[in-house]
Amino acid sequence: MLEALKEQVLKANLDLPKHGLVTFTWGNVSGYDKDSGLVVIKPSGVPYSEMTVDDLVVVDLDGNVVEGDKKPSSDTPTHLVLYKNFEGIGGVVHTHSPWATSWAQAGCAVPALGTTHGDYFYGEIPCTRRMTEEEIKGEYEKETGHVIVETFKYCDPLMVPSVLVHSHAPFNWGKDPEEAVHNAVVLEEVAKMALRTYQINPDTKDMQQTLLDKHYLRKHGKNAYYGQN
Ligand SMILES: O=C(CO)[C@@H](O)[C@H](O)COP(=O)(O)O
Repeated sequence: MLEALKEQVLKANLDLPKHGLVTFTWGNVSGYDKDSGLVVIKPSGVPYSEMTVDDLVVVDLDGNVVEGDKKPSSDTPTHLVLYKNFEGIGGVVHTHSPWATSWAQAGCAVPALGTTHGDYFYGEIPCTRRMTEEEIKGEYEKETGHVIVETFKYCDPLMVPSVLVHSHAPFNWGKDPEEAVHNAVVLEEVAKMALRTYQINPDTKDMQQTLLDKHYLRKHGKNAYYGQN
């Protein structure tokens, strides 16, 4: 089942080490099929170099395994919370990319300092609050999803398709697995640039709102004109 989505999810997972976003078996990518309400996700703990389409696991939005011989990613509950709460997303990716993870461990949002950021994210990339002892000791991965959703209470997740989970690492999303991974690559780049910018000038101010509007809307607005389409 869902053969086309499985191929997309496999390629997206294999792109994680290719882009330097993960080491060993860290991270995971999933894809959502709205018609069936099913999710295809990476198997837990399987090296990317050995991963095949037959290793992928199909689950429903309650986390029940519908197809697959392997256990789904340990982060599956987090992915499912995002699919249930962020209308319109079709792919979720979690990485431990070093620069974004450093901001997550520091508990700091990545500010919008320049147009590279503004082309993809309409404002700062937020960091969640710390999780409570109860959340950590409870259904940790599900609660991770809940604190992400809480962080976007006043922000459109389609306009800032990334988040830093405090003391953990980033999650990103998009209309499909490929776009989710693309956003994860850009997050890692802007996280690196932001830190280096502050090393050059600790008093760097956020980019002007008019410049952010221009760059974000020329790619994502209703009158978008960037590119060939
Ligand atoms: O966040 C973590 C570990 O901190 C996970 O991303 C693992 O790094 C990958 O888990 P699986 O997807 O292989 O279960």
